[in-house]
Amino acid sequence: MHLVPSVNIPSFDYIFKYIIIGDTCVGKSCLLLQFTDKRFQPVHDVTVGAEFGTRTVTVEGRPIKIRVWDTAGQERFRSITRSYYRGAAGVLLVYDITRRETFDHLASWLEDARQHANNDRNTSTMMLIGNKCDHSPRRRVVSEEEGERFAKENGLLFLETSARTAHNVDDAFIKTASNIFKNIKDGVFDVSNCESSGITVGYGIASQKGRCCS
Ligand SMILES: Nc1nc2c(ncn2[C@@H]2O[C@H](COP(=O)(O)OP(=O)(O)OP(=O)(O)O)[C@@H](O)[C@H]2O)c(=O)[nH]1
Repeated sequence: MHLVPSVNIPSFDYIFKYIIIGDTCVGKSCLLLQFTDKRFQPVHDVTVGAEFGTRTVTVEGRPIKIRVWDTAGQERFRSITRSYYRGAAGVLLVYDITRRETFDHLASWLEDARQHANNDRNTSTMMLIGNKCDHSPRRRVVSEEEGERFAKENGLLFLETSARTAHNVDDAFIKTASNIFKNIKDGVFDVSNCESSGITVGYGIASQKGRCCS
């Protein structure tokens, strides 16, 4: 009998670093949990600093691992969470459609992300998410059109989601990944510099191109 040694070859073409930002209690941790575990957490468990999750998705037939940092929304953690922004290829900026103040604070979150997330070429893909769209229309205080307008004015992708029903949750993560993948194909990123681009090249691609970051 021949024993074949197992070789640990990463099963992805790229790893994309994401961060999720936005006010406290908008549902950032729930969106991540729904994306990674297909579960909903009905109780608010305050994030301290940042938490981490991963899932591999397929974009244009290619396996892409998405590595997500879910940051704390509370103001008192703001300086800690800024340290997680660096080199994020995808930024998910979340508000709660039933709380106007979470929408009003978007400009300040966006400024933070633009300042701290990526290199000076501003190559992050940013997705604006209006979460909790499962609530009854009576509870809604931010219309879908307002969300769309803010996204358009600031060059962001946009979706309304529900972490409770999972509506659009996978789409929010995967559409962001598709845009990053398109940017790679268009040569927007310097993927050889993982730290600033937020993109790690997997073994298969790296051996084709003669480079690998880990
Ligand atoms: N109805 C409804 N409730 C939600 C949804 N997403 C989150 N929640 C609830 O909103 C509360 C806050 O959710 P979290 O995901 O913990 O909020 P967070 O943004 O991570 O908060 P911080 O960790 O403090 O930054 C919890 O009670 C969730 O159950 C949703 O899509 N619909």
